[in-house]
Amino acid sequence: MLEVKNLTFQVQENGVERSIVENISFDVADGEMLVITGPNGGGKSTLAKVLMGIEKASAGQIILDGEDISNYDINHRADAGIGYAFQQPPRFKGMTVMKLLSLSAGKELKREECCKLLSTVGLCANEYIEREVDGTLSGGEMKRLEIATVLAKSHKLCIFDEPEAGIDLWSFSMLIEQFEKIHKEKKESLVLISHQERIIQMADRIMVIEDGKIASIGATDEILPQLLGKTADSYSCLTCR
Ligand SMILES: Nc1ncnc2c1ncn2[C@@H]1O[C@H](COP(=O)(O)OP(=O)(O)OP(=O)(O)O)[C@@H](O)[C@H]1O
Repeated sequence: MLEVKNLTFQVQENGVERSIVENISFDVADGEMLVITGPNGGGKSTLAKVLMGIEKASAGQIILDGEDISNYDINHRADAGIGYAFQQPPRFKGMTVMKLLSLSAGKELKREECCKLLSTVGLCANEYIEREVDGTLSGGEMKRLEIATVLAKSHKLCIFDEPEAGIDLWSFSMLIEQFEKIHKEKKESLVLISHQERIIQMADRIMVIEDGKIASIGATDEILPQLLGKTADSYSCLTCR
């Protein structure tokens, strides 16, 4: 379903090129759940943004269901079947929750459909449906709404960047149920960036990104014990070791 070949993303820093993501290759099978984890600043969100076309790859290839989407922009990749939930969701002043959900679904949603979506992420529909997606929503409310926008439509591949961040325990349990449901149905592939053990252990495979590269990738029962056994020292700055 998704094939990523030699993906690199570089930035210019003081006239020198720095690789944030370096020569990364992996694939995601139909219906598979891949969890990407690893130390802060390792390059996980950047990799996700490059997959979604928010950042442009410096090199490499992205193939979705046999279609080379490497040169597609973000809209074109969304049309090709990728859904994406930001680590820090953007706000849209002047737009209501109902309008945002309809835009995300790609069709005018009925009030009951919006209510259903909102309740899957633990938001009480009556309280939120007419609200503006602006700075008056809390970080956790925004995060849950963002996840609802991805759930509003079916995709070939959904990418969720730290879906757990800022979410209360009750909503977190509902979220886990949603991921389990998607995973069980096997209709969509999932790439979840997470530091949360409960999410990581749901994965079919885990990919650890460290310093812009794949530190390890493999089945969950192989990689998770390694992660749990890692000490803070083993994550320390490479140049300080
Ligand atoms: N456009 C950019 N220009 C310069 N540096 C960047 C750019 N984008 C990302 N970085 C840097 O690249 C590194 C990787 O960032 P990224 O957000 O991808 O890490 P992450 O693994 O998602 O971290 P976290 O777990 O903290 O969310 C960081 O040091 C970040 O500051």
